Amino acid sequence: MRIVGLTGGIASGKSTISNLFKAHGIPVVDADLVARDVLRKGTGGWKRVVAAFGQEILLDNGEVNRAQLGQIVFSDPSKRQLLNRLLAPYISSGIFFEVFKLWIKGCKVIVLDIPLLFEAKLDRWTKPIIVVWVDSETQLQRLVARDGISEEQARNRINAQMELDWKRGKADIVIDNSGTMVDTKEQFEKVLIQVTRPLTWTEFSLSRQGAVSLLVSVIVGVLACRNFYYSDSVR
Ligand SMILES: CC(C)(COP(=O)(O)OP(=O)(O)OC[C@H]1O[C@@H](n2cnc3c(N)ncnc32)[C@H](O)[C@@H]1O)[C@@H](O)C(=O)NCCC(=O)NCCS
Ligand SMILES: Nc1ncnc2c1ncn2[C@@H]1O[C@H](COP(=O)(O)OP(=O)(O)OP(=O)(O)O)[C@@H](O)[C@H]1O
Repeated sequence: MRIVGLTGGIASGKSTISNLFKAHGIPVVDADLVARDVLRKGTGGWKRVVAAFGQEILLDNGEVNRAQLGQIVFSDPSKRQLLNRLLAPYISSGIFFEVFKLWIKGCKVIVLDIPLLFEAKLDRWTKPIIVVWVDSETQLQRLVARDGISEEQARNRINAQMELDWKRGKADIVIDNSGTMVDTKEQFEKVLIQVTRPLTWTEFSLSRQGAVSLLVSVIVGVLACRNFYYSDSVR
C-alpha cells in the first residue's frame, strides 16, 4: 500500500488538491474531519477538552464552539499545545482506523491529508510527501477571504504552524498553488502520474493483496516442508 502524505500550510490549498485526488478515484483520509469527529459531544476527546477548557467553550446544544476555541488556541501557544496534547491520541488512532478500513478494502494508493503532518511527526509513515506551497501574501489573502477573519487572526493561524518554506524543503513533491487553478491542475496531472506508478515491492507487501500472497506462500511452504519431512521419515 502506498500512503501518500499531503500537507502544507493553512489555506495553502490541501483540500483543493485532495478534491482533485478524490475526483480521480484516489481515497483521501482528511485529518481535519477526523479531528472534528473526535471533538463531537460525548466523545472521549470532547470530555477531556471540556474538562481542560471549561463549559464556557460549549454552545447551547453541548457541542464545542469551534470558532471560540479557535480564537483561544490560535492566540495562545500554551493553550494550543494543551489542545494538541489532549486530542493527539484520538486523532492518531482515528487516522489509523481510517487507513485500516481502506487497507481492508484493498486500496493500493491512498492519500493522507494532514495539515500538521510534520508537526505531529507523522511524516515517517508516508511516502512520497506532497507539500502544497503558496506564497505568503496569497496565503494570507485566501485565508482572510475564505474564513472571513481579520488579517491579525489569519496571521496568528499561519504562525501556529511550522514555516511553509521549511515544509517545502522536506517535500518529495511540491505543488506551487500560488497561481490560477489552471496552473495548479497542470501540476496535479504530473503528480497524479508519479503517485499512481506501479507499487514497489515494499509497498506491495504492505497492501492487503501483498499480505495475503505472503500468508499463502508461508502456508504452502510449511505444508510442502511437512510433506517432505513426513515422506522422508516413512522411507
Ligand atoms: C481549534 C479548532 C477547534 C478550530 O476549528 P475550526 O473549525 O475553526 O478550524 P478547522 O478545524 O477547520 O482547522 C482549519 C485549519 O487550521 C489549522 N489547524 C487546526 N488545528 C491546528 C493546530 N492545533 N495547530 C496549528 N494549526 C491548526 C489546520 O491547517 C486546519 O486545516 C480545531 O482546528 C481543532 O480542534 N484543532 C485541534 C486539532 C488539530 O490538531 N487539527 C488538525 C488536524 S492534524
Ligand atoms: N489556485 C487557486 N486559485 C484561487 N483560489 C484558490 C486556489 N487554490 C485554493 N484556493 C482557495 O483558497 C482557499 C484555501 O484553499 P483550501 O481550502 O484548499 O486550503 P487548505 O490548505 O485545505 O486549508 P486548511 O488548512 O484550512 O484546511 C479556498 O477558499 C480555495 O477555494
